[in-house]
Amino acid sequence: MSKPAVRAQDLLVGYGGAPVCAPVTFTLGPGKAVALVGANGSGKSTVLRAVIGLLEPTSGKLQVLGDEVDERDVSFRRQVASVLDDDAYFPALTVHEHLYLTARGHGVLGADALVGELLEEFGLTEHARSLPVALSSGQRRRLLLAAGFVRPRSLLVLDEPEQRLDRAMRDRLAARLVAEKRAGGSVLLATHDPDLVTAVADRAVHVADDVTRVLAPAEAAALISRENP
Ligand SMILES: Nc1ncnc2c1ncn2[C@@H]1O[C@H](COP(=O)(O)OP(=O)(O)OP(=O)(O)O)[C@@H](O)[C@H]1O
Repeated sequence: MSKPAVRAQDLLVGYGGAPVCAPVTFTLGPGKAVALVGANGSGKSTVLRAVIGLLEPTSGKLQVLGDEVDERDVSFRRQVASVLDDDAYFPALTVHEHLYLTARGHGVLGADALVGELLEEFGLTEHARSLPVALSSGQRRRLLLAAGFVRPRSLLVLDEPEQRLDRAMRDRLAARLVAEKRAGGSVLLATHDPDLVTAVADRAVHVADDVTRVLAPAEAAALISRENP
């Protein structure tokens, strides 16, 4: 049987030894999606940073694809693709160059065809030769998401992927993530979008100060809607 994509047990994360939220416990299996939900500043991104190896956990257990997290390991980086930061693009590369370089850097064969498909899917074909500075903020967001999907992966980690996407693109993203799961990939996302939780997540984790709880997607979606009336 395949190993869980993520296994977090009493995982405590924070900065300078001070935790930002209560300990987190969840398991993300192959072909499944877990959504981290919670208020601004509750600690969702910090949990994601620990999962992709940008932050050492304060305490607890964390395994990704059955191993300790080591982002310096090329095999880790070829199995774990993430889209976290808003400005993680090369300002002097065009949209096409950014995607092509990312694909080739991660050893993707047939990068040209894949880049062409993603440009189409993310509505960027006519901007393929544009620099990021010439894109709208939503188009730059699409570029960053496409750069996640151009990478090889069995785990995809996304921080609020819905940000600045219009409704049609959000729906397309949800469909893409469902297809990702169907193909056996795992998805860990932090989100404030109840529709994305309902469409994609198999389970949600409510990240908070006092206690973190595992919720059904419908409960999590209702909680987000209550927090953002
Ligand atoms: N580099 C950092 N150093 C110190 N504290 C930080 C750092 N980054 C974030 N924090 C703090 O950690 C807490 C959790 O932040 P985090 O970004 O994980 O929240 P979040 O749940 O992702 O929030 P949002 O929904 O607003 O994106 C916040 O109080 C934030 O101020």
